[in-house]
Amino acid sequence: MNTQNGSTTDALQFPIAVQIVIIDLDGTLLDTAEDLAEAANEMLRELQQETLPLSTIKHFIGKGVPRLVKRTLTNSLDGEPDSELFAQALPIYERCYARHLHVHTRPYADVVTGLDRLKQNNFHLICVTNKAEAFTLPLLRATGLLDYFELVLSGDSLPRCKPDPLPLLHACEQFGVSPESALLIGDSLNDAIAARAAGCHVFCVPYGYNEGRDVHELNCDAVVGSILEAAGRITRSS
Ligand SMILES: O=C(O)COP(=O)(O)O
Ligand SMILES: [Mg+2]
Repeated sequence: MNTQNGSTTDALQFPIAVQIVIIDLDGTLLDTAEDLAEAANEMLRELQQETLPLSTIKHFIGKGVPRLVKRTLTNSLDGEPDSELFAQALPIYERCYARHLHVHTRPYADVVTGLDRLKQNNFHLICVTNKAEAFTLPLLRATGLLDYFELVLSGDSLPRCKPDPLPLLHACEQFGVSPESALLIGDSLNDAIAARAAGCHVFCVPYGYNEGRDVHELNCDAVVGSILEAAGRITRSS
């Protein structure tokens, strides 16, 4: 029995046999924090509020654009700004981020080699992100990653997003595979909770954005240094 991270599942044998690999975007595939933060600070300046350091805004990434705006306006993870201020701020943020989408944003090390390896090994690849679709698709295209994915589900593609299991269950259904034949690679508690609720395997990378929750404390099957390392820990089941 594996009691690591409080889980009591049977010890996993690596490599794990799966058919589909679902990958998170912000903080896992792409280092988006600088562009997200520049847009947030441009919004604050337009609203004549104090700007915030990149290190603070990094912790606010994870639950989609509206939450990022609320967190930025209140400088707190659970803050609820005045509703009129929020209604004014959201379109400003969206306009600023559309302009800043891929100024600094780049794939992390070993993302492209990892995706190549996964493709060579015949895994179906799916991207599941809490980012709004209007930003997800242009960003994946601009960074050369879009063509790797057979399906992209954004934060507003379905009625509920991560940590709800719905996007993962939807992806499994689309490919006709059971959740235990799917692996999610992510960077945060949202990913770990969604994967566990869906019944999927989950690996976490330690370099992303985790809302202040170290991935080593999360209930995941492995912490992997890169997408390439993740590719080495799974095998294609038929
Ligand atoms: O947009 C966000 O806040 C997080 O997006 P992610 O699900 O790709 O990490
Ligand atoms: Mg993420």
